[in-house]
Amino acid sequence: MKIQLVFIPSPGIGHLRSTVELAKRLVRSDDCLSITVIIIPYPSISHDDVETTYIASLTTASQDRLNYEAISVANQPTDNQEPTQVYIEKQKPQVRDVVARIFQYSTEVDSPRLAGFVVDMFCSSMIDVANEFGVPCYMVYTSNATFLGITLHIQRMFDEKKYDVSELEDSVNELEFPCLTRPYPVKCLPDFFTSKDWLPFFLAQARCFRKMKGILVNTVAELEPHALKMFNSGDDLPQAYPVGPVLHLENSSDDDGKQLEVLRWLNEQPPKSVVFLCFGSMGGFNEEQTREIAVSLDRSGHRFLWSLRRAPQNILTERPGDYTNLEEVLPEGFLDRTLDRGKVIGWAPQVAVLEKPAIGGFVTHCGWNSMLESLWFGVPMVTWPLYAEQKINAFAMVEELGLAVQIRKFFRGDMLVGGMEIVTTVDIERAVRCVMENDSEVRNRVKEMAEKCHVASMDGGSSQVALQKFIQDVTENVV
Ligand SMILES: O=c1ccn([C@@H]2O[C@H](COP(=O)(O)OP(=O)(O)O[C@H]3O[C@H](CO)[C@@H](O)[C@H](O)[C@H]3O)[C@@H](O)[C@H]2O)c(=O)[nH]1
Repeated sequence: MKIQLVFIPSPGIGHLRSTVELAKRLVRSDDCLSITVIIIPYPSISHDDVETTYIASLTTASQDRLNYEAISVANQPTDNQEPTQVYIEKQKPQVRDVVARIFQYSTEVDSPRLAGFVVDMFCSSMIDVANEFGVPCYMVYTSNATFLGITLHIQRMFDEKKYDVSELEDSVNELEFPCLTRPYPVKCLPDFFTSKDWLPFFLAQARCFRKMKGILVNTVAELEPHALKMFNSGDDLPQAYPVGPVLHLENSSDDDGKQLEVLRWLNEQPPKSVVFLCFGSMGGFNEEQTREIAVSLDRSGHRFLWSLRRAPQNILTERPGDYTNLEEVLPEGFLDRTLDRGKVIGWAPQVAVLEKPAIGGFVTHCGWNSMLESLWFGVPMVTWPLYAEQKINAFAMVEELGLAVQIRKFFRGDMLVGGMEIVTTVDIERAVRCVMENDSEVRNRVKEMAEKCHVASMDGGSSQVALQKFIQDVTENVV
């Protein structure tokens, strides 16, 4: 029998691309399955080219069993910071219209039967629309099992009156989470878990997660075995399917001269000699922080490739852009001194860069896609969490898994909510030197984990088995 799923990704390249990759993987795995991906663009924000180009490429790429439907959204006022969850919830009527069209066909003889929704973590309120159509709702979790476990546990503690933001920093230093093997420092909690304004949205989201029929997590059973145990503990949680790493490995830089030059330059560098610095779709730095990084690269003596972007005036309406005059921002003589061993660029062809043998270490903002990409290519990381859940990702990678080195244990602030404290040259330089060490324990552990991730993705590997289990579950919804 032919079946159909509706995918609802969240806007933002970090969510959209991996969700679309998962949809592609599913239709490749089963000829009876078709998927419609409903794309909800960001409102009013001046889109960076990468995201706009990507969405445009999808809307023209619809084919037989994988369709993309971009809805048009009304502009929102930009002066107040509306949580993504709230913005998405407002799009229910439009999503309902698209699904009604699909549903209408799916009742005809021989057309695929609607078997369920698969919604991003920020789109969990769409479970109501799935219910209206009488089909189950699953979630695609573009982050990791540790963050998912912490979110669910904080919500449980809160509902049992054991989690109080106003008491947190004063009276508690560490929290115990079932998804971790060690206590978690309160200072490493992302800001949305300690902010009275933001917490309610994440609690509501978590309550909704519990109602999902299953959760497709972009992780690997061998990477987060302990965190995943929480979902098999009979604790009344949805089934978790570790189907990762789901990566967008296409290289879109083929026709970009500047990016090709960077890749050619990397081809000429000795193996594991270049440290790569890149900070995700929203990571940008002010001039002071930019100078601290430059001095640390200067002093470290290592070759480097630095994707540097300028922090926007207003992060709510703008993505980071390029510095127009690097000479003005960087320390005097920096570009000349490092001409033979370093490059400062804007948006990087990250995946193509990480794949190059010349890369020996990766200073990352700890977005989950970036971390998985780094592991996939066996590159050890330096963690510098900047926003969203990234402090959790850093803790998991450094403390729990030993796959990265840290610049520091604690960072105050969040780039998207009020900004981050300045990180000094000394801390950055020490971490860069440490990650670039040859034959270090971290490097060897990352190499082993890369192999495990590759095996998990092969036929019979744990992620493929989880994907098949998911397809089986979905199929049973309509028989
Ligand atoms: O110069 C750049 C910068 C980024 N990327 C790519 O863009 C993606 C960025 O994704 P990610 O590393 O996950 O960062 P964010 O864009 O910040 O992703 C959001 O979504 C992730 C998944 O839920 C979360 O882990 C992050 O905290 C959240 O901010 C990756 O595939 C990178 O390869 C580039 O190709 N070039």
